[in-house]
Order: sequence, then C-alpha cells, then structure tokens
Amino acid sequence: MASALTDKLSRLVKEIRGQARITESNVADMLREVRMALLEADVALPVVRDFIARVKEKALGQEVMGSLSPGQALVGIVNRELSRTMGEGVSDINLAAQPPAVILMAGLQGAGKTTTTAKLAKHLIEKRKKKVLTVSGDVYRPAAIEQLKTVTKQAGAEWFPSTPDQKPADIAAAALDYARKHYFDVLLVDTAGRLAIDEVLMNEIKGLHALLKPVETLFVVDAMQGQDAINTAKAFSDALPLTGIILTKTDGDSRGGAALSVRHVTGVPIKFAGTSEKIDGLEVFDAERHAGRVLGMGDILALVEQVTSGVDMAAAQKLAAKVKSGESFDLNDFLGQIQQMKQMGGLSSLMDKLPAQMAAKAGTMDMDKAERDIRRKEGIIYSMTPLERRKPELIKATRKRRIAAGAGVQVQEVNRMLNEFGQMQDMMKKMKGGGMMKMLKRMGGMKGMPKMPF
Ligand SMILES: Nc1nc2c(ncn2[C@@H]2O[C@H](COP(=O)(O)OP(=O)(O)OP(=O)(O)O)[C@@H](O)[C@H]2O)c(=O)[nH]1
Repeated sequence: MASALTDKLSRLVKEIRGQARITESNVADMLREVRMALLEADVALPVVRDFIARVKEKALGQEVMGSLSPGQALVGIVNRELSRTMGEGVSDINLAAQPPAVILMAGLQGAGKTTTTAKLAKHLIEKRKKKVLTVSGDVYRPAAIEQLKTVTKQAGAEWFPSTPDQKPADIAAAALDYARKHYFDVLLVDTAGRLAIDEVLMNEIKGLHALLKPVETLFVVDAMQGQDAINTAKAFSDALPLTGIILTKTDGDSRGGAALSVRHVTGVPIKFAGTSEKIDGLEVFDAERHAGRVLGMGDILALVEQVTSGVDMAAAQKLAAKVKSGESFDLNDFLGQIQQMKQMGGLSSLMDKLPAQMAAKAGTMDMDKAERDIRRKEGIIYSMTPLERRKPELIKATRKRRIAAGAGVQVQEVNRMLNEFGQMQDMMKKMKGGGMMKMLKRMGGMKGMPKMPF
C-alpha cells in the first residue's frame, strides 16, 4: 500500500513539474491521492476533509522554490501539515500539582490502559525520579487488579491493593489518602475499560475525576482502531476534560490514522506512543515519524528533498548527455560524481533514508570503509593534472609514484583506482548513460522509491 501511494505521488510529482506555482488544477490529482492515502490509513472522513481543505488553503498560489516542482512542494506541505497537526503541544506528563499529582487513565476495553499505566510508572520513576503509586479501579474484570499488581512490580513502583467488591470511588479515595500520607509524588489511577455509550460507567469515571481532581486525564487509544476512533474519542472528550492522549500498539501493522482523528476531535496532544507489549515499550510521541507512516512514505520525502537539493541538475544532465552522445567518461566526470554524492550527505546518509527493505540489503556494506575509499579516490584524482584526468592512459610509472605521494596513498592504490575506473568506463559504454543519473533513475524505478524528477 505504501509503495503504491509513493509510486502514484511521484508519478504525479513528475507530471506537474516545470510549473512555477501551485494551482487548483495542477494539484487536484495529488490531493485526491493524499485523500485516498489518509482514508486507507483509517483517518475518519470529516478529519480528512478538513485536513485537505487546510492543505489546499496553505498551498494554493504558493511560489515554488528553486529546483522543486509544485508536486514536490505540495508533498512537503502535506507532510509538514500532518506532523504539525499531530505534534503541536507535544510535551511530557504535567506534574505541576500539589503532590501527589494524580493521573487518571481512561479508554475503551483492551486499549492497553493497564499495561500503559505500568509503562508510565516506569517512565516517571526513571526519567523524572518520582515516587509512584498505582491503583486499579477496575472492579469489573476480575483479573485486572492482579494484572496491575504484576506490571507495577515490573515497573518498580508501589501498588495499592483494591478488591472487586469495593466501589471505585472508595478505592480512589483510599489510594489518594495513602499516597498523601506516604509522600508519593504521583498516583496513577487505572480504570475499567468502558464503552462511551455505557452511561453508568461514564458517570462513574466522571465521579472519579471530580473526586481525584487529576492533573492529567489521559485517553488511552489503540492505534489499530479504525474509523470508529473518532466517535470514541468524541464521547470521552465530551464526558471528561482530557489533557492528553496515549496511542498504544503503534508496533502493529496499521497505518495509525486513528492518531489524526483522535487528535483532531479532542484537541489535546498525543503525549506517548506504546511500541511493544513490554514494560519499556513506551516512547515520547514523534509526530514527524508518525506523519510519514500515515502517509505511507517513510523517510522517502526526506530522500527526495536531499537528492533534489544536493544534485546540481544542470551538471548531472550535461554528464548524461555527454555519455549518451558517445563522448568518453573521464576522471573529471568521475570526480564530479563523487562531489555530487558528497553534497547529498554522503553514502551513509543516503542509505539511512532508504526504505527498510532496501536498507537491509545495503546493510551488509561497510559504509565507513566505502566512504573512506571514495575520499582516497578523490585525493588521487586531485593529484593528477587536467590532461591526466582526461587521458589516464598517459600516466607513466614515475607519475603514478608522484600522484600516490601527493595523495598520501600507496602506488598500488593508484593502480587499483585506475583499474576500477577502466572497468567503470567500459560499463558506462555499455549502459550508454551517466552513472549517477542512471543510479538515481534506477533507484527511482525500485519498489518503494520515488521516480526521480529528471
Ligand atoms: N503490541 C502491543 N501490545 C500492547 C501495547 N499496549 C498494550 N498492549 C497489549 O494489549 C492488550 C490489552 O492491554 P491491557 O493493558 O490489558 O488493556 P486494558 O485497556 O487495561 O484492558 P481492560 O482492562 O480490559 O480495559 C494486552 O495484551 C497488552 O499486552 C503496545 O503498545 N503494543
């Protein structure tokens, strides 16, 4: 799905290149694709509509900078707007209250509240150096209290006992009293999972909120939850003054569009993301990374930007034309290619941006070694005269020794470089195209990669 969208978008990026402005007509198709991508990622329809309208408003009439096409500029706007929407106000847990600061956890059944309560306890102990007490107000699911006890122990926090025959309000009051008397900094209150349509249970959690006056009321929501997330979030945020969202199960294979819907209707920040079932599987929410995932593009946008901003298009095209016309590829051209790659941030930086499956294939290469090798080659070429760069076959043994000394390498290395260069020249003749251009174009043709805009 992800690569299909990337393919579509990059095709459209290519189609509308060469126009100086973003207009209604040149981006209509692209916006349609973005809309489809968001719907496929389970973002709720009203949220998609609103989002597209905002992007359009931002984008229309915008001048397109430098070598970017309107399509590329638009993809950039979409991505930035998506992360801005999800990322604004992102912050750690607010503990600015007379201790104990109470944190109330709310959400649907199975959203991951109990697990997340313990993860949060661990986070507050380790990162904020707090003394943390947990308590379960879930008197409906018999195993829930025991589950919280077990995970609290794993987190290294203290657990306050409760039993299924107690009222949640009584449990909460007793826990709060205990936390005060024993100087706890934070009291985490886990609650029963409830459906928003269950009025009795919704009233119960409202009562808990009134009693505990929590500094944080966190809505725990499963990233795998589809279109319905918007209704759930709305009902919870109507009933409770939510202060933040924790998105769980982001390690699942959903595209996590629920995040955008939930953020949109509640207006509160997504503070953390659950990344595994384990106790340490909690991360501060990274809006940018999540935006890429919702769009299904990974770091591809960054790569497009890097490639298009780094490559001197004119030089690359000249080189391609030169080789195509049968003129020979010389060491000056080779040097030019090395320099272009450096401008793009070097090999390892390019590799970092590749989609996971390609990066895994490339992972067997020793990047540091490859980059060192390229730098040495560059040094060797710099020690040659312009004529030698054009016609390396003229280089005699004595000159080779001089060149090696100039570049600070062994003569064998100069020989190896010249041999490799010879092989490359042969390959170029066969390919009838520029090396770097060809490589980029090939990358563009690969699954999951954008077509290059030339
Ligand atoms: N993979 C993954 N699993 C998670 C994550 N968070 C929670 N889970 C799992 O989701 C399931 C439900 O989690 P619970 O913490 O029991 O959910 P709950 O909201 O307390 O459930 P109720 O008490 O029934 O309302 C458990 O199997 C957890 O291990 C996460 O971030 N990633």
